[in-house]
Amino acid sequence: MDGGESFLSCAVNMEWMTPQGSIIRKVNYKTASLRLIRNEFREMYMEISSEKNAAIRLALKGINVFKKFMAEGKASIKFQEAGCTLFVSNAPPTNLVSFLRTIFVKMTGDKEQTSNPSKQTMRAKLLSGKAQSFEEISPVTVADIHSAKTKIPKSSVTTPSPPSKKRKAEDMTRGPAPKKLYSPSPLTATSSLNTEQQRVLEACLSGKNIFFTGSAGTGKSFLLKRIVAALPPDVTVPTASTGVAACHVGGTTLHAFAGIGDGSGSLENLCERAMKIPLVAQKWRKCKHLIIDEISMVDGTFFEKLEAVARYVRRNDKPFGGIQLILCGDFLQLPPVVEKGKTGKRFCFQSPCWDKCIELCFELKEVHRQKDQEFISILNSIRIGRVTKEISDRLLGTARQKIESDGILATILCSHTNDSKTINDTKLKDLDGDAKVFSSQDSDNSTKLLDMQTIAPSKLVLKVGAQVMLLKNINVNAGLVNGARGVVVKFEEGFPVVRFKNKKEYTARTERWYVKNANGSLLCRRQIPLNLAWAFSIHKSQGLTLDCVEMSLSKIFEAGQAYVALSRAQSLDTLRVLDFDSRHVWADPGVLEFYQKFRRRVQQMEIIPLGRPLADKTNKKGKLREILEKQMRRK
Ligand SMILES: Nc1ncnc2c1ncn2[C@@H]1O[C@H](COP(=O)(O)OP(=O)(O)OP(=O)(O)O)[C@@H](O)[C@H]1O
Ligand SMILES: [Mg+2]
Repeated sequence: MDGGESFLSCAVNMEWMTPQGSIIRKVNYKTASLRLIRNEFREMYMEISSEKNAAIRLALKGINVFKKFMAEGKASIKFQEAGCTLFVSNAPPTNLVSFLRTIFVKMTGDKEQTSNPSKQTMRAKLLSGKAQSFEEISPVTVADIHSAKTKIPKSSVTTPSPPSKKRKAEDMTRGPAPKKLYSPSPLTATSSLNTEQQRVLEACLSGKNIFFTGSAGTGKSFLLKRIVAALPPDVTVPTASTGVAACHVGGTTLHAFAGIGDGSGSLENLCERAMKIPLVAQKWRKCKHLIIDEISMVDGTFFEKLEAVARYVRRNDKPFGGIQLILCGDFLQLPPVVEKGKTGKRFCFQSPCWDKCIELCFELKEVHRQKDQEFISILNSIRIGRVTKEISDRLLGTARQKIESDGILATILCSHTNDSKTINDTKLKDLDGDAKVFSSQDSDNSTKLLDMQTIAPSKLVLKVGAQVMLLKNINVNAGLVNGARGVVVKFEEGFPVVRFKNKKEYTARTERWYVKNANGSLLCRRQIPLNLAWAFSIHKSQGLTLDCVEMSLSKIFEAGQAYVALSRAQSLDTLRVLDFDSRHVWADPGVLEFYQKFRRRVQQMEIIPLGRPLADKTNKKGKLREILEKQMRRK
């Protein structure tokens, strides 16, 4: 378990006020360090320091913490005694949660001790002879947390929640709901990363440019969300090549961020265009960490142009203008969609700037999506285009198996988007009963953008009997997760009631999706978290985990497309392959070659033991790693 941090790096604004409410002093540090310390009487203080200014110390007594926007790296702390309010921003959300948790846990412990006067007097006596001094507070122990959780009323360090109606209105403009300090969210549930994922996270925090890959379901996107939460939000841009994938990691599409349209035209024009639009140039200059999921679908020429635009706009000759790149994806899944007649580099790694940009590479090996070893090895074979007779037979053997249960039909994965649309429209029309229309409520004039960037449709038509898919994690423990399959059984108070595969019933009420627009402000879509699920295109399914799928692979037209379709399933028992021919399965030869070289590079890196800070030049192993990385870069 994460022990809690006593140090935080962030931006701060501080305001001192008179009891009447007039401001008497203001302090503003763009980069500040907050430290939790104790004096000789074991009283807790927060020390706020910046590079050029003397440290300010405030007693942590009678404080109020407002943590509603922790997920965005923001919080405020009111120090009642000092009459000062500290506004924290741009803090890595995971660190902020951990820091606030430490305050909460330690203050709780202190309150208990104060209520035991004999202990306090003893300590005071023992310590009274010492000179005035401050020391770091000790790390939070599991026992500390347990005691804080069980003994102290929740209200002691909390944000008062506004009444629900007011909250709804605020959410449309202000952002996601508050995160609880102990809720299992990407912010707090850091412990579930496995060793290989943890190693990538460490590397990302060292500031190096990273590419990590791995077969479908190895937790690349899962890890990416943790990486995003561990970086300062104001300067971190999470993106993905497609809208669905971007939604999956809580970001925008790479195209929407880049602000250079589809990247067509000369580089000079694109650079000028990016410079001319102030909001675009500003975004590029502000960004310090650019994160891209599903990198396999980013066109190599576009990537190359982006790299040059970044250098130009930021007036910095380092690769990508000095922005830290964190890229992830699997090149053996879907390639970029290249318009007919268009030539150019296909994959990002085929661009000469790839090697200049990427400093460290990792491959995740443990598959989390599937548990069954037989299915995992079939998928691994298919991934590299190798199909044996046994594999064909095993997959064809699923053609007649019954995977429907309780009226929930399998989702048909189609190679062409139009096919999936036709199937959904026809099946809905065929159902008896009244159709109910759910129209989304969107932030002003943003419907088009939200259509591209969120998974939720602007118009959803449902009937009793409609096959649907859940578009949000509603309750992970109850299996109500993104991609879960169900059927509409009735409408109650105007909302659809859905029965899921695990027999759980859930009334789908309005949920919210947020995306950032060009100037960084949040846009919101409110809609029922469902979509029709008789059919889905394979391209739209990339990145998703689906629980009951059927596919016909005869119209496959891309390398990796069959692999993407098959690897969405969680097991052979929840999969039906209607037709299968080894000719439908192939891997791009250029990608296979790339992975051969890639493995050699990764193997060299693995000589160095796990768990060492990569950029730590003060220890010998850190130095060794630096030297090895330099050698690899030269190669
Ligand atoms: N460390 C982990 N512990 C538990 N579950 C995990 C872990 N990592 C990933 N998962 C789960 O495994 C499933 C697949 O993860 P994810 O979608 O991130 O894989 P991916 O590598 O991005 O796959 P794809 O290549 O298909 O996009 C998800 O349900 C995710 O929650
Ligand atoms: Mg993914």
